[in-house]
Amino acid sequence: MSEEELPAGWEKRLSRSTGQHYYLNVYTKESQWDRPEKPANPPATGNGKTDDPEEVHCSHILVKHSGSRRPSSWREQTITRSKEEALELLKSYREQIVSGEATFGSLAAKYSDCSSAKRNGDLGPFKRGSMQKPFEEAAFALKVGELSQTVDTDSGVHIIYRAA
Ligand SMILES: Cn1nc(-c2ccccc2)cc1C(=O)N[C@H](Cc1nc2ccccc2[nH]1)C(=O)O
Repeated sequence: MSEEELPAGWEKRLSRSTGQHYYLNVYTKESQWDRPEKPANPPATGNGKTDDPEEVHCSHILVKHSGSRRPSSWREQTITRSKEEALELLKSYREQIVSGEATFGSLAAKYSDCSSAKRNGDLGPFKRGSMQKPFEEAAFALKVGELSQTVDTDSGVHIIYRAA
């Protein structure tokens, strides 16, 4: 991997106290002295494609709306916001994460309409066939450390972070 190329979401920073370089994941706020390595090429999968992992590990923030399959959540008994309002909220969360103003996990815990909010939005590892198709396609298209654009499912609108 070339000197500059880092996995998505990681930045090289200079420690003011030690004068040493360290690495910061701008989405999760994890920091480490060692350079994060891109995951080795995943082993070939049964479908013959080497770029399609068997499973991914993702977190998400879900904002439900009046058209959601179940317009209710731990946050609100009856969700009446429109899909447009849900998308505006989600885009503001995404901007806060990308700018470093807030972490993905802290916003998921506060605002996600999925019960995974209790785990900072962490869905754990999953294989193809276990999530609604639009979510699956978006999740499996992400690189490790990457944050999706907004994704529509019958549950509402999501942004997805791929942790592994
Ligand atoms: C798929 N899933 N995993 C969890 C979960 C995972 C880990 C810990 C706690 C809950 C919750 C859910 C779930 O379906 N939640 C639904 C909302 C929802 N719909 C989804 C569609 C795709 C992916 C995640 C999604 N979450 C709900 O709470 O109404």
